[in-house]
Amino acid sequence: MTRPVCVLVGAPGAGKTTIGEALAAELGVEFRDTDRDIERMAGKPIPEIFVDEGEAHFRTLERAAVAAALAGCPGVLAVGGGAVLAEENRAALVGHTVLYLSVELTDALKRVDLGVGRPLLAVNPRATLKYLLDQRRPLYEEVATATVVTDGRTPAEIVAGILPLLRR
Ligand SMILES: Nc1ncnc2c1ncn2[C@@H]1O[C@H](COP(=O)(O)OP(=O)(O)OP(=O)(O)O)[C@@H](O)[C@H]1O
Ligand SMILES: O=C(O)C1=C[C@@H](O)[C@@H](O)[C@H](O)C1
Ligand SMILES: [Mg+2]
Repeated sequence: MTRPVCVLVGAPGAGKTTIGEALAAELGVEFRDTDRDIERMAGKPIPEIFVDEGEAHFRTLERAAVAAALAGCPGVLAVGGGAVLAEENRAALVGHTVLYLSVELTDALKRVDLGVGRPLLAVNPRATLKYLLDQRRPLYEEVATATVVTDGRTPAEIVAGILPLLRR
């Protein structure tokens, strides 16, 4: 069993993929993203999984992907924005170094590009994103061992802020 150096959680647009890739490069370790694992497993992009099989099926694939990645990723792991909704995933994160990349509505909206490629944000991205942020903030805080504010900060600044958290 190989544990991740850290696990990144946060809402769509928080920068999990962007920061995860940059952080992994800085540390010289692999980067893994459960969204990509699911797409590989399913053989199609996430929006197509939502359309063809529905969100419940996606969440089933996601629980399997989170469990597999937590046991087999020696690097930086990003989990999907909605992974914390499942009690099973929250329980699986206990004991790991979990960084909550926090973002508020204004910056998140700028980053998600009107929801393109994000099935949950396809209709009315502003209202949906506000709902998701309000619903999930307590769940991200519950699983996190540290919170990293991303609003108004560049990816390089965020990575520089994370490095000391990992040296403890
Ligand atoms: N700190 C930042 N400042 C400005 N732009 C950013 C920042 N972090 C990420 N971005 C940009 O925001 C967009 C979304 O970032 P990213 O895909 O990394 O988010 P995510 O958390 O992985 O989202 P999802 O949950 O949908 O996978 C990308 O275009 C990225 O370049
Ligand atoms: O916020 C969410 O529920 C999601 C976020 C993405 O990372 C993907 O996991 C998928 O689009 C669902
Ligand atoms: Mg991502």
